[in-house]
Amino acid sequence: MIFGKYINKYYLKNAPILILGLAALILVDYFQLFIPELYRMVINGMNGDPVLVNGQAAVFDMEFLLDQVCRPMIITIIVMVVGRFLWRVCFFGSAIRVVTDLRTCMFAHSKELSQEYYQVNKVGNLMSLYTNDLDTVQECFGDGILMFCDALFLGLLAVIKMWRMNHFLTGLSMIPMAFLMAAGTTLGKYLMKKWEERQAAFSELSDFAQENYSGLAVIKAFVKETKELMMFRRLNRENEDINVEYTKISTLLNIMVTLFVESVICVILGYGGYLVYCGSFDAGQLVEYIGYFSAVVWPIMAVSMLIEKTSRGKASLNRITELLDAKVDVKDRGGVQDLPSIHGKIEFRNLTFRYPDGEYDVLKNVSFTIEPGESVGIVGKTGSGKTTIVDLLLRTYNVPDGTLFIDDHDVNTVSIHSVREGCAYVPQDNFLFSDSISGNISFAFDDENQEAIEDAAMMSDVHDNIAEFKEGYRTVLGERGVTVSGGQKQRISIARALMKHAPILILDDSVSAVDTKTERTILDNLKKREGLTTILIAHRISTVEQMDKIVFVEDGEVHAVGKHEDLYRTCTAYRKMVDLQKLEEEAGEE
Ligand SMILES: Nc1ncnc2c1ncn2[C@@H]1O[C@H](COP(=O)(O)OP(=O)(O)OP(=O)(O)O)[C@@H](O)[C@H]1O
Repeated sequence: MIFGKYINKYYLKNAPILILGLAALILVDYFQLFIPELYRMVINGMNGDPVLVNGQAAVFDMEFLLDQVCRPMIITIIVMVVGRFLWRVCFFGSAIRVVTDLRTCMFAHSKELSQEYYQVNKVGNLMSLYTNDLDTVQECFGDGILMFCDALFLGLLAVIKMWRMNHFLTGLSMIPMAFLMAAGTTLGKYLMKKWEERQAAFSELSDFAQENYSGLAVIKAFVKETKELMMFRRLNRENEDINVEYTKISTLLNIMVTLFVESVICVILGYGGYLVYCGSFDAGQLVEYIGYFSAVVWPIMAVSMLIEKTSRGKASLNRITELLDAKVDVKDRGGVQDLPSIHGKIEFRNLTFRYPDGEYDVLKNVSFTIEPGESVGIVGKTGSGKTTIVDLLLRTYNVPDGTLFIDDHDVNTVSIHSVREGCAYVPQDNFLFSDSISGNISFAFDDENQEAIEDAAMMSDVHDNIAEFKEGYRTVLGERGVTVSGGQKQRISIARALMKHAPILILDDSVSAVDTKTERTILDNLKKREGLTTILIAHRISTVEQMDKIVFVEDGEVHAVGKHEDLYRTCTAYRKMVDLQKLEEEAGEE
């Protein structure tokens, strides 16, 4: 059995089905213990010893065999088969339900966690929580309940029956069992520690494999296959070592159980044989006694398996608990309202920002205003803080009070959901899902409107490319959209944002992979979004020079805001950057 704050409630939720399974289990255990009595009757009858039924001597003949042995045996077998089926369905079925609920709960929580969490916790590790760890918890929940209850009821009933037959022999048999329990508890703790290490080693291995698959092109280009293989071998060997160590301890536990069981059988055979010799027991009673002990063997085995499973289950549940306990640090404050229909005014007011794990302020005293419907370019050297500005607008991180306003509402006083709903975003990495092109473009909507999809694709100048694909808009993109070129990927990503038709459009370096002519077409099309705000982060000044306003960022500070011509005239750093880029372009053309 496994307990923990995220799993306890499921015992209650599944209580009716678990009680039904428990009732079936107790019934099976109760009936199972009739069998040794039947052995005693048959052996005593065959030996000519008195055959007792409920304390009364009976004649051992054909009628007795049919009535008192065969009939009860058939009933017992039927009860055992039906009962075992029932408790299996109840226990294992509820374990599957528990893990399904837990998985949904993990996924829902994961989606609430901030970027910060995913920078620290790698995908491979998270995936192993959803596979290995959840499987272990499922096993521990279903098998654990079964083993715990079976060991408890079958063991208790059998020991009571043994005790009734002979107190001293039963007391003697229980001594090795006490040792077993003590040793099992100690080993169990050690097993739990080893299981945690084993899961950590597996996570590291799956992280490494996952990263290698994603970065395969880079590995091949740098001819680093051998280096990566060596690294994989090392991690794989570490994983193997910890698995071997774990298996050694769990095997030791199994051997110990077998040893204790065998030693008890020795005690029963030795002392029981002596009782038969003295005449205090007859042969049938000794067989009945051994029959009860055989029934105790499974609970003893179950105890050892339970120790192992519980140790593993606890370790895996601890890892899952860590995920579920992870703080959701970017969330709505109490009582926030949804933003009413957004007009697209954005104001940064003396905003200073440092990343939660950062050592310095990435944005310093940033102030500028974007009016509804304006198109604004954000330019600056790499690492100057451009992406951070739009990340804050999208509420990817928390912002200080009174520093960021949308339509004159402080973003901390409105729901995050409504802010994001009001924005359409083209991320720098242009991530696409493994879905059809139309599915990707209409991602913001539940159903696909082909006309709107094509309009958006035309606006981002990718329609002609898509039309050339054999499957057109139904072309399914590979993982992370690898079957299309970088420029096509960017434009599909732009189409996805345009189709949302949000009041604020944010493009983070989104036309960097297209040629100048395509860039011009896209920018001209963007101008047709009348009344809607557009923010475009760019490296090339030429991309943004025709925009209503340019925000020039340097080292996290807004250095200048204005039209291109004004900035060129008044801001030396901006002029230098423009001139430098012109020189680079001219050099490139020669
Ligand atoms: N999650 C993070 N945690 C800590 N520091 C970060 C994080 N993301 C970015 N930074 C740092 O913040 C600074 C600004 O980064 P940002 O991505 O905003 O720059 P940028 O101007 O968009 O750069 P680029 O043009 O190369 O995309 C950089 O110094 C970067 O190292």
